[in-house]
Amino acid sequence: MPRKYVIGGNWKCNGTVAQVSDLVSTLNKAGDFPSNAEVVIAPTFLHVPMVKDAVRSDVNVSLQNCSVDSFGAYTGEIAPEMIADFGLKWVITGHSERRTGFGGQAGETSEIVAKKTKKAIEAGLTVIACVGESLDEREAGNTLKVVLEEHLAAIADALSQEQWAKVVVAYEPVWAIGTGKTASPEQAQDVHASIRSWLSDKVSPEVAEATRIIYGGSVKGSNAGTLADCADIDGFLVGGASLKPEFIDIINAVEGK
Ligand SMILES: O=C[C@H](O)COP(=O)(O)O
Repeated sequence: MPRKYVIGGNWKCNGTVAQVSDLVSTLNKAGDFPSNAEVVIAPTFLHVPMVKDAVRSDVNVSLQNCSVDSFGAYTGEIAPEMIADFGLKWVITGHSERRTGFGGQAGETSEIVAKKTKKAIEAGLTVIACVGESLDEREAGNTLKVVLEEHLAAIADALSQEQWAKVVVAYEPVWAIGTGKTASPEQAQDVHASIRSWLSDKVSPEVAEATRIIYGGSVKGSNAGTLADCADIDGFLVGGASLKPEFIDIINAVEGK
């Protein structure tokens, strides 16, 4: 069975109430989406309720992160069970901005990302689990070591084979995020093919065949179609361009592929 493309929009820490309303209205007025596209948007925690209430029913609303723990004394956190209870089905884990840390906060280790991924799946969510190397790691020839042996292996160690049905892997080379520098279709396809082959060896050929592997890093309306033509690229996780009407062009770029 062909894999359905996942087109994700990660809004990160962006949007006023007015801007979020505009974005939702742009999506709502966009006409039919390609039948081979599953659209997911991830507003901030604060904007999730308004987006969930207002957005068209064929757009899934995701959170950008979840707690590694369940309900309890964890100030500022959102438990995976709470997300499911609220009626949402998707969450992003392991985004590089969370792995690296920011504002003086420590980043998340691969073990924490794996634990969150597992907890979220156990709560009934589908997870967009992000992996990807930094520029230094790529230049040192360590791309696959980081992506496969560090990021993906930690997740695979935590999950049962069945749980992979609830995972979308997002390959996001850190050097291409928000920089305007997109990995070339060849560079992205190479890593995606390696991820699929690794999944085949370490998890199972069935899981490798079924798992959607999406690309993130300066995806735009102008490059989405070419990236989507690559055999192992099953969609996108879009940052900056998901905050613009251009996101509709990115969704429509998979039409007929
Ligand atoms: O989650 C999305 C990625 O970080 C890509 O962001 P970008 O499209 O702004 O490069």
